[in-house]
Amino acid sequence: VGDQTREAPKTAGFSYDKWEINPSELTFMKELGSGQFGVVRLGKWRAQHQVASKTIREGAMSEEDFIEEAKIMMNLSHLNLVQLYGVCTQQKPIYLVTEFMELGCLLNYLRQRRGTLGSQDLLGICHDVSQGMQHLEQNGFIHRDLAARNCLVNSSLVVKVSDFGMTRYVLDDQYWSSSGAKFPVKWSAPEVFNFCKYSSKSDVWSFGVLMWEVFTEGKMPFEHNQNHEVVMMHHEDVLDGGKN
Ligand SMILES: CN(C)c1ccc2c(c1)CCN(c1cccc(-c3cc(Nc4ccc(C(=O)N5CCOCC5)cn4)c(=O)n(C)c3)c1CO)C2=O
Repeated sequence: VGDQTREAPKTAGFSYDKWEINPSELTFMKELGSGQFGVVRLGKWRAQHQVASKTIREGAMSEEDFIEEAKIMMNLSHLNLVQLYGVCTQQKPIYLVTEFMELGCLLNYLRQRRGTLGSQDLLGICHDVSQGMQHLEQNGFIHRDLAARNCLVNSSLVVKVSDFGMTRYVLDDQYWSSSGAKFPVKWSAPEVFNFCKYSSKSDVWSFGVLMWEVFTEGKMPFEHNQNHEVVMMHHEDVLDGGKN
């Protein structure tokens, strides 16, 4: 089992209200980057456990809805899911505290190591993601934005699925409306970009695109096409019943 002093405890015993973390027990260190909700930092909980802390920028997230969901997300525990340890909601901005993944996002990992990964390594990456996604499906949980950019890699080279279900709390409509510039059309099943019909089946479509990203070691899918052209291509496939 991992070195106990470094492995933060799962969620039990992490805080008073089981999903609330006492911010005075957190210290922040280097910035890891920023995403849809704001800055993410490496942190320490009770001075020894490495964690990642995601600060939620004012107006970026529907916070009440998320806090309700956090209680459910904390119970999703699997080797291939980035663990949500808890939230700090007693002050503004609120922040989320999760497991820390030393090597960052899978997309950059693939690009940084292009040419050094064998097909067994690439298959192992896809297997890790499939195990995490199977756990989500078994718990009736839909990711809604599975892609290599939304998976993370730790120092043991284990790949974990991250930010599952978080699209539901994004307030930036460029991100979630299917005509929005940030909508992940190239990873979306036709029923998603046509009717926003999300399901574990649409997550399977995204997993297929993620496998393509892995085996091309981080290329952009449909790299010479814009989003609206990809929509038309899939539309043509549907019209001619996928014959060619
Ligand atoms: C709505 N959806 C789908 C969302 C919402 C928010 C986010 C995302 C999707 C995904 C992106 N994202 C985000 C943004 C910023 C950080 C993290 C992010 C980055 C981590 N780790 C690292 C580690 C190292 C490095 C690094 O600097 N390097 C450079 C040298 O070579 C090694 C790697 C970067 N990140 C990490 O552990 N977590 C939990 C989150 C994350 C992941 O969380 C978000 O915050």
